[in-house]
Amino acid sequence: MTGAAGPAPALLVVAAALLDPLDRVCLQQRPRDKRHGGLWEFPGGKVEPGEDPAAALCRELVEELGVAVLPNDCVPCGFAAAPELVILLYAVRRWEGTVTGLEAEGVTWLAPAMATGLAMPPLDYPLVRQLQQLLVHRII
Ligand SMILES: Nc1nc2c([nH]c(=O)n2[C@@H]2O[C@H](COP(=O)(O)OP(=O)(O)OP(=O)(O)O)[C@@H](O)[C@H]2O)c(=O)[nH]1
Repeated sequence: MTGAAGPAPALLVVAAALLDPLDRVCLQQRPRDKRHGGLWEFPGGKVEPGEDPAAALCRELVEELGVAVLPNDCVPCGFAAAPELVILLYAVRRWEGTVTGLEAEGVTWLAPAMATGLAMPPLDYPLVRQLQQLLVHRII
C-alpha cells in the first residue's frame, strides 16, 4: 500500500549510563522549563536524521556533560520503547574530561538500585532495571 499518511515514525533517542569504578551511574535532572522538567534521566538526546546513534550519543555527551567519548566505548545495554519514542541505552565506562552538568539542573552519581527512588520520565525506569540486572550478573 502506498500514499497513505500513517502515524509519525517513533522518535529515536540515545542515552548513556556513564559508570564509575564503583558502578555508580550518572543521572541528570531535566531543566524545569522543559517537558519532564525536574525529573532525573540518563544523559542523551535525539538522534538527528541520518546520524549514527553512537555518534549522536557522543555529541550529546559533549553538549550536556562536557566529556569526550568514543563511539567504540558506547556499549549497547538496553532499550525502552513507547509508540512515539524508542530509547537506546549504552553503557560508557571510558571518557575524557570532568563530568559537568552543562544543561541540567543538577547531576548525581548513585547505585542503579537507588536510582529508581528518584522521579524519572517513564521509560527511564525500565532502563535502570535493565542496567541493574546486567551489573548484578557482571555482564557489563
Ligand atoms: N529519557 C526519556 N526521554 C523521554 C521519555 N519520554 C519522552 O517523551 N522523552 C522525550 O525524549 C526526548 C529526549 O530528547 P532530548 O533530551 O534531546 O530532548 P530535550 O527536550 O532535552 O532537548 P531539545 O531542546 O533538544 O528538544 C525529550 O523530548 C524527552 O521529553 C522518557 O521516558 N525518558
